[in-house]
Amino acid sequence: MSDIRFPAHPTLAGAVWPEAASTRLRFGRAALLALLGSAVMALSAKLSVPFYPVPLTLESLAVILIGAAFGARLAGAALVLYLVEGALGLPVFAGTPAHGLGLAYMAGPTGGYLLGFVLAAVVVGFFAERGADRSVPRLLGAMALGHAILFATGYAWLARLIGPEAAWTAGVLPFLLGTAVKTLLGALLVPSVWNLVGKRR
Ligand SMILES: O=C(O)CCCC[C@@H]1SC[C@@H]2NC(=O)N[C@@H]21
Repeated sequence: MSDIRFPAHPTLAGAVWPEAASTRLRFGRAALLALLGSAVMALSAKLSVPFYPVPLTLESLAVILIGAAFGARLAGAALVLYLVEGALGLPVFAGTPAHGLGLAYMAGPTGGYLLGFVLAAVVVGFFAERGADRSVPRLLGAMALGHAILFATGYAWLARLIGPEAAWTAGVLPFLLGTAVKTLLGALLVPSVWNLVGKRR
């Protein structure tokens, strides 16, 4: 009989810290990893160049790495937790507290990216769980797709606020080169870590 809890391709998180059999331990592990993921997001938001209305940050790199290392469900949980922390008023987003806090900040220019982070992490995690995290070209594709998703939601939301042309100029164009570099970096890093983990076992 197959066990749906242990996929054919365990994630990096699963290889480094395997799931326990007991429900309580599994829940504790998931909660700690989700907290860790949300802390990495908050840190990556603060490593930023404060352009306005859309800052340059390391958040999208963190999103694709969390997706690839955690898998879909855990990455989704970490990113939802990140948004909940922000919605509750913690200064975890790039422009907080200078440009507001909580739901008011999330309804601002970068709200679409924040939503896209959750979707992108889940999509990258989906492909990682199917083995893409072991292959540079496959992970490159998954991470490029994740980036396309978060830019689509980010652009769509920003365009409603400032118009399609201004949204393209302020929210997409300045980030294209950096996004290509982040995608390449993510796709090279995760399979390399897998190689190290594999050699230690
Ligand atoms: O307010 C936030 O914390 C979210 C900022 C979103 C910044 C977006 S993510 C994609 C693109 N790449 C960047 O470096 N900045 C924008």
